[in-house]
Amino acid sequence: MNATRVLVLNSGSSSVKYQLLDMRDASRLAVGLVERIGEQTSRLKHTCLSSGDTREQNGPIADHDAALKAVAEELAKDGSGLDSPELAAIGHRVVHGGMFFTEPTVIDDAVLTEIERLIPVAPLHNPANLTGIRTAMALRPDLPQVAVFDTAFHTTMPESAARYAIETKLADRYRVRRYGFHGTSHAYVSRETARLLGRAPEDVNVIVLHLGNGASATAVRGGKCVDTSMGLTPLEGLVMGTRSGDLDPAVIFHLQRVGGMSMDEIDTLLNKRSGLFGLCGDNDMREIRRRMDEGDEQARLAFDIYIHRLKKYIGAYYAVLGTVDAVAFTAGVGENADFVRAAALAGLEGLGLAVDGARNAVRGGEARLISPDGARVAVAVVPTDEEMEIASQTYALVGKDSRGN
Ligand SMILES: Nc1ncnc2c1ncn2[C@@H]1O[C@H](COP(=O)(O)OP(=O)(O)O)[C@@H](O)[C@H]1O
Ligand SMILES: CC(=O)OP(=O)(O)O
Ligand SMILES: [Mg+2]
Repeated sequence: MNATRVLVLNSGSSSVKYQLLDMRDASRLAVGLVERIGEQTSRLKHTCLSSGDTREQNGPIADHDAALKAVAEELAKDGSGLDSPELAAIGHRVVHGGMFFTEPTVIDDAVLTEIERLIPVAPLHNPANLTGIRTAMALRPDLPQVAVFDTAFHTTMPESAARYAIETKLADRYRVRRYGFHGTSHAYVSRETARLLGRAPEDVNVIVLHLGNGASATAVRGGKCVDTSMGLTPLEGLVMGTRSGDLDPAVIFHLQRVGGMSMDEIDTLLNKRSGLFGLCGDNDMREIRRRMDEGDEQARLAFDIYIHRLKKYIGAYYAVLGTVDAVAFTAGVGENADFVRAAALAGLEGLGLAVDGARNAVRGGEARLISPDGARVAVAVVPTDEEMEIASQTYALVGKDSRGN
């Protein structure tokens, strides 16, 4: 196979992250981000790694279709546009794959229909993923387009963890169960954590804490997911940037019956106006830290609620796993916020969990241990790389197809 490059598109609700990689040596040729899509202040930042050039575009980018066309133009300026014969495939992050997709999948009409059918259970994500796929298909109809699903890693969850305690017939009819998300990240980070410990993934139990704007925790036993905090949709579980995470479902009835809110209003409230943002008006952990340092009580309470929930999940997954070899922090908050890591594990020495202050304060892009020497449970910071993982899975699948396996 001569074409060895893979373009990865990670389309979020208001952003597109992308990378162009050469899979002969898994090197990055270009990386970029389009953010605040749909607003007046959209921004595209593109870096060509071979030349070291970085270019920025500021100004409105109306939708994901326009964003992808702008990305294609930037890549073309580097001489590695979407028309390049060296491109072997385009890999797409797709957030919800339901029960159907347990593996990376070459996208055809049937796959598109299924991703579309799942929009009601991933309203912030699947529509953006679909636009990314359709635009890329229009630009390169001859090229294999591969979907890598956030849900795939979680399909190993036992029924005891995946099912809600509601009437079985109804749950089956409407496919109401816990699917889990951020699976590409959880898979990558749990494997990298085993590598950091110098052990095989099959031999270690890891609690992975993916703390970004969306946040989720996963219990991984011997490389396989046995429980995860997100559910039917990416709303359940931890306190997030703008999502509430767990709450008594009766809150919804109450807001509707007593508060007079419509279901759509409650949906928007819980997904977009809750979490850290709902509690204190900011969803960025850096800003919350700044406000706490100034003595802001509201920011402090929001932080305490975030940490309390996180701690509960660490304890819960400790119990689910029985034996824990490592706790790994990842994603924007997990990788950068030492104060979140320290607070989440404070007081858990009885479980063998502790953070070494000096190690925790070190910044850097490498996977590293932050627990003290001789700790019973390793604590690690492991930068996630969803794009690299998607590229590897995409290339493996396309290579397999071209060999006719
Ligand atoms: N230096 C930092 N300190 C604390 N939090 C940070 C820092 N850098 C980024 N973050 C947090 O990371 C979040 C974004 O994480 P990311 O994994 O990129 O999220 P997503 O992929 O969901 O957009 C931001 O909202 C911000 O709160
Ligand atoms: C599923 C999910 O929450 O993704 P993100 O964190 O990218 O919003
Ligand atoms: Mg993310």
